[in-house]
Amino acid sequence: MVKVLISDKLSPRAKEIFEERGIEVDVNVGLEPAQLKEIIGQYDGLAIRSATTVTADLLESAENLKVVGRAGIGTDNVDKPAATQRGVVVMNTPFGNSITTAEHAVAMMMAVARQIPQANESTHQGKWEKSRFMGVELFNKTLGLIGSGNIGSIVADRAQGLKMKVVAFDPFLSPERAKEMGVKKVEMDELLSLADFITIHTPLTDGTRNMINKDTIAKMKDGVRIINCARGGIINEADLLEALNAGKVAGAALDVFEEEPAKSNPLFGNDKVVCTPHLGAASTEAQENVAIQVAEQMADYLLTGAVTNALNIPSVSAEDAPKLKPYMILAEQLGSFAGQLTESGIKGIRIEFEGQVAGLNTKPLVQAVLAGLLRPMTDCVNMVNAPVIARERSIDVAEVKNDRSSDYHTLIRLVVTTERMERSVSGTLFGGDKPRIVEIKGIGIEAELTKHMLYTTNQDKPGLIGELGTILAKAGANIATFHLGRAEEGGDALSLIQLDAPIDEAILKEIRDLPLVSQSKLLHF
Ligand SMILES: NC(=O)C1=CN([C@@H]2O[C@H](COP(=O)(O)OP(=O)(O)OC[C@H]3O[C@@H](n4cnc5c(N)ncnc54)[C@H](O)[C@@H]3O)[C@@H](O)[C@H]2O)C=CC1
Ligand SMILES: O=C(O)C(=O)COP(=O)(O)O
Repeated sequence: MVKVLISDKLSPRAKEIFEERGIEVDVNVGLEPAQLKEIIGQYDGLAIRSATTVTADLLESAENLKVVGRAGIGTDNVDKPAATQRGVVVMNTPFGNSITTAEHAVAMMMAVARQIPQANESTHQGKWEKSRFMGVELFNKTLGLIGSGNIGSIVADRAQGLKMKVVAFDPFLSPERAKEMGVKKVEMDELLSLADFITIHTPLTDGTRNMINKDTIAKMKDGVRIINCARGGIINEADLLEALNAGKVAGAALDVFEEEPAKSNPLFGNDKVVCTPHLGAASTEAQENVAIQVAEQMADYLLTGAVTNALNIPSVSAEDAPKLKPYMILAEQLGSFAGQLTESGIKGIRIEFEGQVAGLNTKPLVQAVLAGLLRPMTDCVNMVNAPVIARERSIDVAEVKNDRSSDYHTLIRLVVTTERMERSVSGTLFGGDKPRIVEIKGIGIEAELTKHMLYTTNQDKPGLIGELGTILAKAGANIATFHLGRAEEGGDALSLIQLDAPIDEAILKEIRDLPLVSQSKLLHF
């Protein structure tokens, strides 16, 4: 019999739905990682919220696990590459709690503007400190929205109802969408300098971690108030504390923390900070929505193989699956490569299929490219909804097929046009099933994309390789493979270095500071 474990607190409707569909369910909330590891082997499905962390180590013991269902949005607590590697589908419920979370952000903005929690506590103590709690109005103030996806756009709508002016920074926000939302699309620095209140609605990714730090805070208005109902780790808590103490930041309202559950935190006890224990999605309505949705999606997959809102697999028919499998990996890698390097809004992409691959069903491949491309920007993208998200963000997607092969018998080329530049990357299959990158920005290179890749562009001059190797060696970073390419002697050159382990930001900075280097970034596959 199919068996599911619910390991976080879900509405009882989830259990009922599983049982109605003939699935055996255990509810076991609050397990220690070791306890979960001990029992996970018996289950086909695991239903979670944010408290359970699904690590590669846990997945190693999950011999029967086929699906992890996240009753909610953020899946930063799930090791998705490890799940993918083990063939475990990871699903979320992208919309069920977005209104509730947006409302919480608005409530937190009001709470911090009027010090409601502090005044509440004082009044309960019988102090009647009427003159202590002087607030500020929201009317006519500027709200800076960082991240204008599902939740951010609902917050913008509600803030406009409160007669606030809304400016938004989101690399994926198209001018058309900004107009539709009635917000002003700005760059990050402009937002920081304009906003009286700043609210964050991005996922936690490599690109957003530590985004609010002492440098970005320094660019903010004096007396700014900051709200975070997205993820801990996006704000550097030590830097925020310093800015609160210095009077630069007048107040902060935080629902999420670097370490959760947050039993102690340097910001606790600070009079200017309003805190809630990750309550963004905690409403009866949202919990009912996400529980029903996750149970139905998981039951569908476990009983019929139908896939909805999966973050790591496409919908493909049983007949096409084996032929497409290696191409799916290649397509997602090409998308991910370009997505991780893209720092400005994407206007359009063109996917060219040449040779053998042009004769296959390329639709899932386009979806795989898009999912890989958009994933660094949003937790909610999956191979099913990637085309919709691209359309919503006004990204033009063009597909070109050419049955004739050129240098390679089969080739996929991705060309991404952003507001600033055009970037192309191509790949083929070696030996019929091994994905390889064969061209980047028109420069030939042959490389396998593995977990940690250091990508560097530079001028083709003697000495660079030695300097790069020295920095990596000094940092104890072992080079597994080293691939080089260049446009012409003395011209643009690039390298892809496969590392055994990631390197930290300080080492990357040392590499970027080398005079011949124009760009260097650690990419993950
Ligand atoms: N506190 C809570 O209980 C809850 C928190 N969340 C968090 O809220 C996040 C956002 O949720 P949704 O709006 O549904 O996601 P979404 O995927 O619809 O929107 C996220 C937006 O952030 C943008 N973005 C990504 N990187 C960015 C960057 N560096 N700078 C500016 N914008 C960037 C994306 O382009 C996207 O438009 C989730 O990832 C989750 O972590 C979600 C639900 C409840
Ligand atoms: O859906 C999300 O991303 C959330 O952060 C909600 O978290 P929770 O389910 O309340 O633990």
